[in-house]
Amino acid sequence: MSAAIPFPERPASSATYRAEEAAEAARHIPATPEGLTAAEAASRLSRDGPNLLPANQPASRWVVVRKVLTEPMFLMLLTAGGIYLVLGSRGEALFLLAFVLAVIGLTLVQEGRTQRALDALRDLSAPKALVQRDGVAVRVPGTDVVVGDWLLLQEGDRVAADAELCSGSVSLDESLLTGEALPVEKQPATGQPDDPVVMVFASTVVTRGHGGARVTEVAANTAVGRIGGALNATVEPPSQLQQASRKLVRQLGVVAVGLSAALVLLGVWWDGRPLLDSLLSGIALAMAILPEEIPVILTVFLALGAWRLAGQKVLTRRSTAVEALGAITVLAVDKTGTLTRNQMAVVALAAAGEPLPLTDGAPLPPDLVAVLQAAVLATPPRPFDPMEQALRACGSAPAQGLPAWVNAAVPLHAYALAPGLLAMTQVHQGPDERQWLACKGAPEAVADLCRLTETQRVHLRSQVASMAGLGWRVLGVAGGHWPPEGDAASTPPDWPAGQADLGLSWLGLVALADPPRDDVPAALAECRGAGVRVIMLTGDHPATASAIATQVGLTDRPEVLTGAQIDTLSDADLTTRMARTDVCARLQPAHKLRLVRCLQAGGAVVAMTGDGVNDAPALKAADVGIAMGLRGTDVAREASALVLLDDSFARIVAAIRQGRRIFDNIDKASRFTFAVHVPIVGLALLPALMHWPALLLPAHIVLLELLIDPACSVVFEAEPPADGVMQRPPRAPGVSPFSSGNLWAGALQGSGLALVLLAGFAVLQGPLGVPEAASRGAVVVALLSSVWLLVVANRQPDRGWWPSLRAGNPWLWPMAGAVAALLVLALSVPVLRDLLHLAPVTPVVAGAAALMVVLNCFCLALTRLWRPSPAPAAPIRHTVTRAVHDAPA
Ligand SMILES: Nc1ncnc2c1ncn2[C@@H]1O[C@H](COP(=O)(O)OP(=O)(O)OP(=O)(O)O)[C@@H](O)[C@H]1O
Ligand SMILES: [Cu+]
Repeated sequence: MSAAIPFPERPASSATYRAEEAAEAARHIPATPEGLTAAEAASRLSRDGPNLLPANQPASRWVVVRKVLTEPMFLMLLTAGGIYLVLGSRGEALFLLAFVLAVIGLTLVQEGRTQRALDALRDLSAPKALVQRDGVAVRVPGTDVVVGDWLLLQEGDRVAADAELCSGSVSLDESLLTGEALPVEKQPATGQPDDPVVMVFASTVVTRGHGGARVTEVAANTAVGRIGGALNATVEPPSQLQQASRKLVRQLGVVAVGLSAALVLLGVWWDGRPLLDSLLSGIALAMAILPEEIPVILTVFLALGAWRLAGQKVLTRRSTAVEALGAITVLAVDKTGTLTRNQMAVVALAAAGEPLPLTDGAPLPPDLVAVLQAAVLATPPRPFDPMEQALRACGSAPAQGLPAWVNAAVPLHAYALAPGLLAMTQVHQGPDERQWLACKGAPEAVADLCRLTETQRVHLRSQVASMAGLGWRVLGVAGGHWPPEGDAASTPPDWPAGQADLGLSWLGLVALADPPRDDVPAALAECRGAGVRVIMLTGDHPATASAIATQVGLTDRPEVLTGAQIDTLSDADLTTRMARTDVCARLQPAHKLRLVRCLQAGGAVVAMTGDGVNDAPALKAADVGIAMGLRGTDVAREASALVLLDDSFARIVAAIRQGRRIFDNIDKASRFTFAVHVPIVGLALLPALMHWPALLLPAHIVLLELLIDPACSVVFEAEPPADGVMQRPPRAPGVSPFSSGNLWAGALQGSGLALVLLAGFAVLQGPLGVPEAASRGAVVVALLSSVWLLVVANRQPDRGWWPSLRAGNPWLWPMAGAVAALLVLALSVPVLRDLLHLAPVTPVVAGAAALMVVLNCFCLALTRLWRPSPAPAAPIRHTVTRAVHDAPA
């Protein structure tokens, strides 16, 4: 295994001039382990920019500001302010412009909050690099690595930048670049003139060894940057919710423009009002209709949801995953590390006879020493895999009596594990001058390599079944010498290409235990209650898989589907089989992809966990791909929507709960938004049609918006989950907060309020003869208070008024305080009062306002009787759930 895999050592194409120059500069830095000084690194960082691939660049400040400036709401405010200036009402104009600033401020704060949440997530998921600065090794964010840095490579690291290997010896997984699964061994160049520079490339993974390397290229100039730039350019398609919200906003936007244009024309031609005056009412109406809160709700709720999930050790890589989480119907999990602790220990050995449990201190019989010795010799010297670590640990325990050379041996050659052949063999130079072969793997695979007879296999199968039935992982072990015959004196022939030609002989079985995680049974029960079906997808033996599944309470149905069986089934048959199978074993990564597709074809919304490089396609295909932060590969992480920072299954269930809460809150906030706009529209439109004095002016609407925006994005965002959130089935895929059902429910609430307020205004103006400004005052007081009532009414529609009024949401009462403060200011500060065209409060006005608030309460109580059920389950979900829980085993 030399660096024989063809990969351009210094790819020259498309390198920019700057990159060439930087690399040239780096070549002149002496290769001392001193590294750069911190000051030099900082100056290079500011000169060259962060070590980020193009697709990972964060959005600039400008984008945010530009977004605010092109917001229709903002443009309308500016226009209204301009018209007031033309009309000579400088006070009104300044008032609106002040609000413009407030709106910009609020938006920037909001964007900042969202952006901070996203940045924090990015920081959490950003890889770190070990570099030498001022002569000491420090861990810095991978983005801070600069050309000329002295990079320290360690087993398990992902290389942060393209670098010239200068010391040590490393084995690298370059599969991301070359597609080659086998690690590539690399040593620094000897320095001979014709010996090319040896490079390590950004994004490849150090699988073994240590080294020092000098960075020559960063960011987009690295080899991966040049292919990755193109790969990452694909934009994530908008999610269902985003599409639905955009459609709705577009439609309502058209309605707003149409109605306001009609209002302006009516005003000018029918009423003979001045054009600018009419334009103001038109703008007021458009501002009232425009549901600009909806897109804000979506972004803010999803981003802050992702932020809250990070607090629960679930990292969100795609914010739309938060939306899908609440709809998950099937959760497909792997076994090791997710359901079990991934803390393996050798518990038993078996040769021909009964398995012997390992007890401390008891010496092993010779045939079992041979089994353990071969198992250790078939394991790399400093392994990553916890199973192999367990084998090494067991072999080095003095009680087992293995010869000293076994634990120190470094393999001459290794045959790697492959999806098609679950066995690996290592070749060692033995103490007797002969080459020793040691093989371990899935028992059936090793049996094939040893060409066991059918009688031997029958015996083996029953042996394996009895051990695996205890939930143990069972490995077959074989040994031999190379060449199979011949003496030590002659030079051995070349090793064959495949393990099958090594002439291995069967030795026995090793069993490893990996206890289930303590929190799994409770989390599984919660899933079941929530109508989420959990299935296990594993590469392990069927008996082991089904034993663990039973132990943790994942299933009580014994049926196990194996990868080999799946290969014989058609897609339709597989879909029906999956309706009653909870455990799939001996799967290869390709099977996982097919299973995900079949489950989706059966109507399921699938979340899947995975950790290997090969799991990436299935993780991408799943509705929510979930990777493991601790043991997962970076490739799996990059393919996933979520990353579990501590690999724990219970976190997924917590995430589902969060996802449901967030979806519910989007639902509530949207209903509130629909509801609150109806009275505003009514109060802006009707008086104009009825030839009444104008009731709501642009300033009032701005005042209301100032209240409505935070109500949506702060109060509803902080709404806690409903009590039964995990006791109801997942929402059906089509259900949307922007559906007509929700829209009408909100419109009904809003219409009630509008009727009361309009009637109140009519009565105050007509029979009671209250002056215009005073009547308007009463209506504005009632309207602002009713905004808060609407929040209360939509918080927990399943519960009564009292629970909705009591705590649970830290922002509910502060909002009531804000409403009160706003009203007191508007009515008592003369300047504000004049600008808002209000009059000082009289007892009649106060009484009328109070009466309207009470009537509004009644209206809301009435509309509560009719509302869409929170998240109705589609028929398909019921059949799936029923099939899972009631079908005969
Ligand atoms: N390092 C190894 N040496 C020998 N055999 C191995 C090794 N790793 C895995 N195997 C064999 O391959 C089988 C599948 O292993 P793999 O790691 O693919 O399972 P998996 O799908 O990751 O399992 P799980 O779902 O439990 O995480 C194992 O049951 C074992 O028989
Ligand atoms: Cu609005």
